[in-house]
Amino acid sequence: MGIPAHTDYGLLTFLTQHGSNGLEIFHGDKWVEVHPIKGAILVNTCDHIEIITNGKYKSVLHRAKVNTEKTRMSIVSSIGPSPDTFVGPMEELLGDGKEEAKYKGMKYMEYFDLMYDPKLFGKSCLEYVKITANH
Ligand SMILES: O=C(O)CCC(=O)C(=O)O
Ligand SMILES: [Fe+2]
Repeated sequence: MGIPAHTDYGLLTFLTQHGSNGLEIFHGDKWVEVHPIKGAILVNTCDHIEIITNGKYKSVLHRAKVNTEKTRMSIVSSIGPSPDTFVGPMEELLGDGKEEAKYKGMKYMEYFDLMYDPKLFGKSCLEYVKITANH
């Protein structure tokens, strides 16, 4: 068991792991182990950073593995805007309007509702809000 591959909602998550390895991030075209460093806090960029920057910063795909030999403990803390904040690609980051928005904007709390909406049909919420030619 463990935590299957996913990206986190919000702007940034702060993570620290103890006991044994387990966290992996998808980098390039492969899974890379993140070795715990004593006293270090890992900062992950999350879905709403990707949305705000119109894809210039990516939300980190990651997963966590556990094993039967050693206890593993991780502490995760997430930051995001207040629930009523409208989050979409920032005008200032769209090259003065020359660049097309690649993500649908919505209130932060609407994104939360969408994450549990069966209409995602197994898609990640981030994939769902991406504007594609047929969506
Ligand atoms: O346990 C971990 O290292 C990862 C936890 C995680 O990805 C999460 O809570 O979103
Ligand atoms: Fe996560």
